[in-house]
Amino acid sequence: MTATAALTIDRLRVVYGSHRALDDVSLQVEPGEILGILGPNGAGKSTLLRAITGKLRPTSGKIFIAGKALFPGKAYQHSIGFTPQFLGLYRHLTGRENLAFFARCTGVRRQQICARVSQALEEIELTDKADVRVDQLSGGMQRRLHLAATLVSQPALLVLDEPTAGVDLGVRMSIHDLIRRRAEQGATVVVVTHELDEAEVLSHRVALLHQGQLRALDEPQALVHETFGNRQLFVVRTVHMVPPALGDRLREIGFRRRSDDGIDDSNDERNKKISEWCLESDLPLDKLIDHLYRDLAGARDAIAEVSVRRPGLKHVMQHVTGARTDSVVASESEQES
Ligand SMILES: Nc1ncnc2c1ncn2[C@@H]1O[C@H](COP(=O)(O)OP(=O)(O)OP(=O)(O)O)[C@@H](O)[C@H]1O
Repeated sequence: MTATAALTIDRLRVVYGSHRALDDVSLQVEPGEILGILGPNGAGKSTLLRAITGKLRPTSGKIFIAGKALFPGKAYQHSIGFTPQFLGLYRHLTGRENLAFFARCTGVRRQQICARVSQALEEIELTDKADVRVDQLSGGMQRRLHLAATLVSQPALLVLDEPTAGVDLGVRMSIHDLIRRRAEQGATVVVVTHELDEAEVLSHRVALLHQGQLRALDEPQALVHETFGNRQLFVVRTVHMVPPALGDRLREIGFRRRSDDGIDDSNDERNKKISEWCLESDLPLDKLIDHLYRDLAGARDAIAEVSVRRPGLKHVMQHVTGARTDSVVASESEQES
């Protein structure tokens, strides 16, 4: 345990009935750090956030905020800002009125409220819409305002539950900028997200939860490297009726087949079915292509596409949760095709 940690979670356990929602979770977050919390549904993410924000009494274990023990139920609104997943704004009030209300609730001094609200509106670039009722703002504007309701009290610890749920790329980027700026100013951010690409670009470190346990904790690129080393993910798409010589060659290299009813642009009915073959390997691409195509003669025409991609957090997550990487890679190419 470092004395300087903004947040320390020490052997936290939460049991609901006979179910362990969190099982001996320990981690620390430093001031100015953005920690992404990842995990499949039911992994224990919301339970962890509820414990950190003092809304839930853990079965055992302790939480320290800036070195001080957290007592569940005590009001921490000055030091902990929580943005829940679902919008909690008063729709019949304006953005300015909403922020002033949340500033008052979180203990901002009366004479500071006006300046804090203006500053928060400026930060989320909604100054020109400050006096528009919330129900007349777009979804993206409401999402930014929802986050500003937490930022207005300038808490040292920001706890965010899916802050970009349902927004377009532009709003997502501006919310990321907002979070990064607060972290650069010294705030500590704990953010739950289901978007693994988002976690990869936004978080300094990520914590992967699975079945209530902390399965991995590190910088995103370090986790990818620890899991995959120099291995990359190769996908070969072939016609469904794959010639035996090609099938043998793919298996010999180590590819696993995953069939589906993909569509290609050929008019030949027999070719309308596509098969996908996936491989995790540290072979360089040119070597793999050379090996794949060598002496294949006519069978090489059955190869529709060869692609390679770097593994990312989503592939690490699949390793951690026990799913096979090749099925993830294949389902990604389905989405792209
Ligand atoms: N109040 C409760 N009583 C009983 N069981 C609960 C309660 N809250 C959560 N659980 C269970 O604890 C486990 C963890 O739930 P939690 O909501 O923390 O997961 P999560 O990772 O946030 O999931 P999601 O991504 O679906 O929001 C789940 O199995 C859930 O059913």
